[in-house]
Amino acid sequence: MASGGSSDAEAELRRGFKALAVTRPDPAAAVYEVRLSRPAQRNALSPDSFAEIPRAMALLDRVPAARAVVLSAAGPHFCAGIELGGPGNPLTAPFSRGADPAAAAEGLRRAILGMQAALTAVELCRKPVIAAVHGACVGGGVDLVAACDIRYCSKDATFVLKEVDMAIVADLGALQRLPRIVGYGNAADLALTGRRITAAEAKEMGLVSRVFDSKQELDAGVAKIAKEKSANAVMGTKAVLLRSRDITVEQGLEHVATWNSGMLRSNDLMEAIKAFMEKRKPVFSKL
Ligand SMILES: CC/C=C\C=C\CC(=O)SCCNC(=O)CCNC(=O)[C@H](O)C(C)(C)COP(=O)(O)OP(=O)(O)OC[C@H]1O[C@@H](n2cnc3c(N)ncnc32)[C@H](O)[C@@H]1OP(=O)(O)O
Repeated sequence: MASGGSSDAEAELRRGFKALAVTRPDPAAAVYEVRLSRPAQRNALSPDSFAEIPRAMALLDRVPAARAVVLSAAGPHFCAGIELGGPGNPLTAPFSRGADPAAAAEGLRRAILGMQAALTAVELCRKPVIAAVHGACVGGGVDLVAACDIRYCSKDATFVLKEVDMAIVADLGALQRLPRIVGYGNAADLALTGRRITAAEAKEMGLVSRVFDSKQELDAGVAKIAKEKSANAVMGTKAVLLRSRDITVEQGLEHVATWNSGMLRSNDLMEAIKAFMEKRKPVFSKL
């Protein structure tokens, strides 16, 4: 996570990005949008994308007004996967095809680890990140949405883990995260066959939790997220869910007990109880 205060983070967000646009579509709402913004290349993930996704997530982590983050995309499709043929593409870059096989292997390993870290930054952002997918979501795009907390899509969305058809073992998180989202069998089906699935099938297997009739309805639906919730409770829930995903039930229960031994003393909880008794909406603290 980047250092510095929240106003530094807001100022840096305003300085902008090359492959992304980060905006607050509704100033009255606490939702920020990170939009993949290379529509001419169908939002193929370039070196700039891999540098900027973690930067945006770390900055939004520090902006108190950002209670939730929507990851969306400009143009006709969500994401065409990793950029093929670009100058910084590790698959073809000189460092991964050099004369010394060991040096080339180490160069590639470091490049893969760097790209993995860029997508893991979505998980490391304490705010919930909601993928809002429309059109095609291909290869690395699926790895990206698998790192999000919630996945919504519009009816026209399709998903394909194309790596196996490109002679690649998917290495940006899909093989690790998808089995936990859709179950081993569905993940194996997607990864081993490389078949394209529709929004309806993605919903059926649990890859997305909601399907909207159109992109407009999708955008309106995600904008409503994070209203009138305690930021502490939402961030705590994300942290505990992610930790519990990777440990035993017993360890997870121990973890949440320790977490809540601090968090149940929050002003927000007292306010929630008071508001219930007074039959009004709670007013939670700003972080
Ligand atoms: C170390 C390894 C780590 C990670 C590995 C990740 C693996 C992957 O991501 S595998 C998947 C790789 N991607 C693909 O195979 C390409 C997928 N693209 C498509 O299927 C289609 O482009 C589409 C997304 C369905 C969109 O179709 P359409 O709307 O018909 O547009 P196109 O005419 O195909 O493309 C427009 C324009 O964009 C360029 N483009 C598309 N995808 C990529 C890409 N992945 N990289 C670079 N450029 C891409 C395409 O070439 C066109 O460019 P023009 O200059 O306009 O011709």
